[in-house]
Amino acid sequence: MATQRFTKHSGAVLGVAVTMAEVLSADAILILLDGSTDWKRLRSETKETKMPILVAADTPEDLEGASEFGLIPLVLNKEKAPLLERLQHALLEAATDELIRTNGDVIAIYSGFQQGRMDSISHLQLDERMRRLTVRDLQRLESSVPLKTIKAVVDLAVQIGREGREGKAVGTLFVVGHSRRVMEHCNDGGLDPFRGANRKARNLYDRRVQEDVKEIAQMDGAFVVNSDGNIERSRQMLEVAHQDLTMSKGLGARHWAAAAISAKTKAVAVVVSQSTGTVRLYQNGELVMRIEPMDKAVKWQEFNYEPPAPTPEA
Ligand SMILES: Nc1ncnc2c1ncn2[C@@H]1O[C@H](COP(=O)(O)OP(=O)(O)OP(=O)(O)O)[C@@H](O)[C@H]1O
Repeated sequence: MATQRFTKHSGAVLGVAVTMAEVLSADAILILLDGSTDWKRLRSETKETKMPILVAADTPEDLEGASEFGLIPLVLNKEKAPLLERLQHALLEAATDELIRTNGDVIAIYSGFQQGRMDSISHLQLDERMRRLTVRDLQRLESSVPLKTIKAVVDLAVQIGREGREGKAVGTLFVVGHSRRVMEHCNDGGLDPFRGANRKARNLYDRRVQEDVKEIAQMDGAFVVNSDGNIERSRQMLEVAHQDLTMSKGLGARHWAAAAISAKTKAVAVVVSQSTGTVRLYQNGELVMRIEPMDKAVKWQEFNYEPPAPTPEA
């Protein structure tokens, strides 16, 4: 578990952030940490404000004990990610959990220049388009597939769409829920590494499994995920007719297959487009949600001191 010292300097920066947040009527203060810190001291420096204080770090262990002091922990699981991405992810998590409004304001404190030292404060305004990923939007799907599982798949799909793999754009397809019915319409598209693996090695909530999925996503075919988030199959070719469906121009076989399986079964299909990184959700044969890659979905003028991530090769 990493730690970050809470110093007199941290207290002073926090004090300024609290004043800023009050003056600007922000929704919350977000503290991005490089590890666990002195929660008691952090709380005592912010006791004057009733504003929610979100503390974000990479692992649940880093955040242990924070909630006992009325702080709201946010686990990032983004150890090696650049600052911009960690901040974006923290905001997205907070918006998804409805801790902040999706078009709200947040005062963020983070180590912008020196690791382990709270040296930067920013006033962040969330973009309207982040709304696409709120729980409320997912709830509107009225699916029999648990929201938690859909959200986990969507999170992973968004990551795949944004990051690709080893500099290359990756597209893939997840069919979530009602897996037994879904498998009736599947054929192996190649050797399936998940077949026969024990449950833990197939559960999407596990970070190692997420990495495996990113690797396998480079190959042809779909992932079949059950309602609990276990991967039942990967590299599956879906055999479903799509005569009665309509689809936006320019979308190819992967998207047709996604729409068709969602029409044929009660599963939700989550597609990552290789060409654009856009994630689309299909239900009952129709497009029900579209999520642009996160980097485009948030305006970050405040952060233009950081060079943009290299664009994947075409
Ligand atoms: N029936 C299917 N079941 C599962 N995967 C499929 C199916 N059809 C196509 N795919 C996958 O989609 C890949 C790309 O197909 P295509 O380019 O036509 O899709 P697309 O919808 O245009 O998606 P993208 O935007 O990612 O290119 C194929 O290489 C294959 O891996």
